[in-house]
Formats: sequence, C-alpha cells, structure tokens
Amino acid sequence: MDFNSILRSRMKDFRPFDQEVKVIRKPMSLIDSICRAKAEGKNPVIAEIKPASPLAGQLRKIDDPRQISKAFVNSGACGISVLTEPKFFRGSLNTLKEVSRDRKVPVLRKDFLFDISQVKESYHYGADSLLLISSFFDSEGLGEMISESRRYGMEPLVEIHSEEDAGRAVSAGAKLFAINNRDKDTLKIDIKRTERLAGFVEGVRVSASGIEDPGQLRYVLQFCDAALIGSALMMSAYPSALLKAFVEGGEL
Ligand SMILES: O=P(O)(O)OC[C@@H](O)[C@@H](O)c1c[nH]c2ccccc12
Repeated sequence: MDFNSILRSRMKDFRPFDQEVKVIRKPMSLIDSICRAKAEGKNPVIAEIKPASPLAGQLRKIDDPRQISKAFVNSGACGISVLTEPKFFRGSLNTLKEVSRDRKVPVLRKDFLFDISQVKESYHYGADSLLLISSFFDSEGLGEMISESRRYGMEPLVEIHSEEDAGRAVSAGAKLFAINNRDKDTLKIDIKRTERLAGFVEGVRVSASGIEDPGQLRYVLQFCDAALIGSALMMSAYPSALLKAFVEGGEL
C-alpha cells in the first residue's frame, strides 16, 4: 500500500461535491494557534483522530469523537486533525462535522484530496484547514487548490515528502507546511526527514508522522514550529495524559 494507490481508490468512487454552501463561518487560524501555543511556552501539538492506518489496521475504536477531541483540547492540543478517508483510515466526514461542532481549536481535514470541489466540501463539514499533498498536483493545480481554500478563509496545510514537493509547494504559494516523515511509497518512517527538508520551506512548519515519545517531539521541534501526532495517541491507554506530556514537555 502506498499514497498513490490510496489516492486512486479515493478517485474511483468520487462524486464532486455540488451542494450550494453559504460562506458565513470564519474558520479559525491554525497558524495563529500554533504561534499562540509557542508564545505560551507549550509544545505546539496537533492531535489526530485516526481510527485505523493502512499498515497497522485498527488503532482505536472511536465511539464518541467529540469526547476525545474535548479531551485533546483540555490536554493542550493547538489543533485537532480528523481523518476523513473511509477505507484505509476508517474516517468519515461525519466525524469531522461532529468534532467541529464544539471547536475550541482549529480542526484540520486529513484526506487524500484532489478535486477543487473538495475544498468547499471541507468547509461545509466544518474544517478550518485541510491537508493538500504536494505530490498529487502540479504547481498550477496546487496553486488553484490553495487559492480556493483561501476563498473560504482556510489556510491549507501543504504536505511535502521530498525536495521536489517542497519546491512545488513554495512556488504554489503555500505558507503552512507539513513535513511528512513517512515515505509515501513504502510507508516507512524516517524522522530525520524533518531535519533534511525543513530548510527547503519558509513559513510555519509542522513535522508529521512517527512521533512516539517526548524525546522525538523535542528533536523535531528543533526544526519545526509544531508536530502532528496520531498513532501514538490512538494506541495509548491514556491518550489525554500522553498528550499532556507531549505538550508540557514532561517525561512519561
Ligand atoms: O500516526 P502518526 O504516525 O502519528 O502520523 C499522523 C499523521 O502524520 C498521518 O496520519 C498522516 C500524515 N499525512 C497523511 C496523509 C494522509 C493520511 C494520513 C496522514
């Protein structure tokens, strides 16, 4: 399993989102939230609701996404990421909608997005930001997805896996970057990717994937402004306590 196969499976049963949507709600800024956490002396952590992953299968059964997102906010998360890909990650747009109902911090839609109508869809289901994977687009296409996101007041999180992805993201005008430590072809983690790629993007940087303990978090935060953590929280018997340890920099 690799990112392109997941993308292809996502494209297969795709229907463009064609509902009319009123642009009334002003999304919260993930960039501001990251900067605020930093200014308060916390480790900026975006906590992810990720029921399953392609490699590990089920990580956690999420019966009440609102409850877990509230717990994450209480433990100091500066953002909540919600997987909406149904097949490999067992996510849903409904979870996104539920979590965004009582949002206290920005909510990120995490999916394999490729069509312009999915930007409006993300906004409609309550997203404040959305993930755009740089390698899925050419520079022009990525630029269009970014402009469309901004029309709804959302600053997208643009994910890079390589120098080439970084170049494309920069020339498309991205301001908020995720450096994914996971190889998109083999799904293997290499946490040093954060260190290697951080210099190729300028703006707000988030290190994503494979962060399992406060030591690794400290390491990636030398090069990035924030970290995105999913599996470690999902698999923990005490997700809120673990998140608190990440945010406050304590040991377990
Ligand atoms: O569970 P982890 O290793 O903490 O990783 C979280 C997040 O980075 C990962 O879920 C992710 C990063 N980019 C993605 C793109 C699509 C789906 C999932 C992802």
